Amino acid sequence: MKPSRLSLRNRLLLTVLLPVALLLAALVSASIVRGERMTERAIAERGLAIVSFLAPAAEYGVISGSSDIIDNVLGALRSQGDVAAAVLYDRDGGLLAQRGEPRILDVAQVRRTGAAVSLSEGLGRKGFAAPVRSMALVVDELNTSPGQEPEGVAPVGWVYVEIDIGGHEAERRMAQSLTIGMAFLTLFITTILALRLANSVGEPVARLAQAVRRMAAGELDVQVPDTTGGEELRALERGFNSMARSIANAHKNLQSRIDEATEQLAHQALHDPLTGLPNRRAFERALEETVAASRRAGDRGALCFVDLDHFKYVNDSAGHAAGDALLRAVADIFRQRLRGEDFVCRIGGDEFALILRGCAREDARRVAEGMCKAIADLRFEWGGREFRIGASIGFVMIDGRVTTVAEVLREADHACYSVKRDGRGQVAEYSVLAAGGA
Ligand SMILES: Nc1nc2c(ncn2[C@@H]2O[C@H](COP(=O)(O)OP(=O)(O)OP(=O)(O)O)[C@@H](O)[C@H]2O)c(=O)[nH]1
Repeated sequence: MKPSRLSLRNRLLLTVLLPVALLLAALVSASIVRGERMTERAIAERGLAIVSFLAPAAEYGVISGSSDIIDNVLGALRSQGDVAAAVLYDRDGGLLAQRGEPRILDVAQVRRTGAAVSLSEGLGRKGFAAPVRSMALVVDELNTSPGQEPEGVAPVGWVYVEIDIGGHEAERRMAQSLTIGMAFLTLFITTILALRLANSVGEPVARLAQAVRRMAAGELDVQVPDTTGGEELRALERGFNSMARSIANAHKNLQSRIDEATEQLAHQALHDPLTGLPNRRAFERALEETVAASRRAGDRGALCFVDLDHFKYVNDSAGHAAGDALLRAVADIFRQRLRGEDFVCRIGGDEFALILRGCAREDARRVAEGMCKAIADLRFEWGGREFRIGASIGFVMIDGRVTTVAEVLREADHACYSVKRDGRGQVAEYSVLAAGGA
């Protein structure tokens, strides 16, 4: 089905109001047409009844020519308020008596009538005529039954009556106005009820649709008021609110787990899982920053390479787990002895690097020697045995003399190598001369 562009509220209004409006229009039209017909028929029946009553009543007066009788007959019409005019003719069409002023009288037409008939209509009136016959002649000569027109017997006169149809028309118009008024009242009440229905259903549904759109756009804490009149819609609103709360909570939990996992990953990416110290990647970044700072602002610092001595022996004789524990113990020594601004990391195997920031050559040597002694003094116990190791430390000053990270690394490595070569367990600074001689 094609989706409608109209809102649910407007569709509900249309569904209720359109059929009602069409039905009322049809009812009003039918009622008006029927009212007109009934009025016409009522006027015709009344006019014909009056002339049918008048003709036999006037028979004797017409035949006798008695003006008293004729006046009496016409006088009987006084009580008929809608009879505007009445005229009595003799057999030759001569005027016998008249009451009121006829407006649409056509005498020739009246004289042609052989039975009670309705004639022309106009100027707010309708004319009726009936022949006056001698009942004695009719019964004797034609033997007609009552009510049957004795066509072969010549009338002895005619009666003509004009009915004022204004009153009947006014009544009809009044009835029409009433019908139209009732129709409008019905439409008005239906519109109010339809509006209430459309609002009570359409507005909550529109609010729900809007809330769903906001949720789809990422606004998860959206809620709708659950105070709608209808029980079913209220259940729907409560269901939506509880579903939205569940989704928001699930999203919050998921987000905090993602944040936790991201933090862990970020930590793992820059830390050594065994000792918890920063790893080689973190070291490279830190060294780049230190070298750049010395280049830029002349900051002084030192890089120390530490390679443990005879570590392999511990591994080989007490096992890898012992080696791991020893590496952790060495890491603790570094942590305890270094200042907050310094940096220590495990760059791999039994090798560590220290970046000492803002320190002079003598300070660097002192710190390195202190580390060397602390590691040499370490009594590592494992499996009831005690192990002693040492550390060979080579250092290089970062003081603007060397300008690249690669150069600093190479020189520190060279210094450490020279210590290993010269018997281990000592501290040596990189020397250009010694390196040249190596
Ligand atoms: N337990 C343990 N051993 C490691 C780890 N990484 C490297 N190793 C071992 O550390 C040792 C390092 O080798 P070397 O530096 O030659 O050993 P060393 O006995 O210290 O030798 P020197 O430096 O010449 O004194 C090797 O046996 C590696 O297998 C680790 O994460 N855990």
